[in-house]
Amino acid sequence: MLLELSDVSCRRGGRLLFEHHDLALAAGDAVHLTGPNGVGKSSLLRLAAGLLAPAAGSIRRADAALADDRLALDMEKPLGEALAFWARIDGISPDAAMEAMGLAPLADVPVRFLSTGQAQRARLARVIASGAPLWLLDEPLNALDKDGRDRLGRAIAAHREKGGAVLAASHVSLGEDWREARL
Ligand SMILES: Nc1ncnc2c1ncn2[C@@H]1O[C@H](COP(=O)(O)OP(=O)(O)OP(=O)(O)O)[C@@H](O)[C@H]1O
Repeated sequence: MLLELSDVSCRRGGRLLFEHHDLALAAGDAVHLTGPNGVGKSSLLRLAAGLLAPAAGSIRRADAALADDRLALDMEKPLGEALAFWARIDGISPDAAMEAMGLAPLADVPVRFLSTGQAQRARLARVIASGAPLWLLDEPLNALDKDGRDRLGRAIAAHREKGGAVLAASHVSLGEDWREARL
């Protein structure tokens, strides 16, 4: 298993968001997490990433990479350097991930100049470049054009093919071949 949530409860700001939640992802799995605004989908992704502790229950995970609304890239640096900073920590090159998301021509552009869709591609490239077997994606299709959606689709298919798994929260369909988990 790359991710296993057993009987998990989540509390934020003193409020119980959900309880007794089970979820398991094995190699090659892709799970589409759905549910109304505020139910706790982003919080569940943070629990899965290890950034938040469950109020109850247990979580086991493989190495995970999270793409959420925080860009986590140095705004002043050119995109190529900003991604390389993380790639060095993860011990790999960001080049293939930049290529995969169509960002290679933007390598010299400062992160703060990126458009909304380009920044979304950069978030996803950071996850792709991480080498982590478990990808956690919060609204991955936000602001992506058709080319960006196709590129992400191919990156996810290749990741699953190699034995990776993806958990994505989204209000829109992510395509066929995703298992739905409702929160
Ligand atoms: N840092 C925080 N401190 C306290 N409460 C928080 C914090 N972050 C989120 N919450 C609350 O937790 C609840 C769930 O938020 P979360 O972002 O997980 O929901 P969501 O299902 O992803 O929603 P959406 O569909 O709108 O993206 C919300 O009521 C939110 O206000």
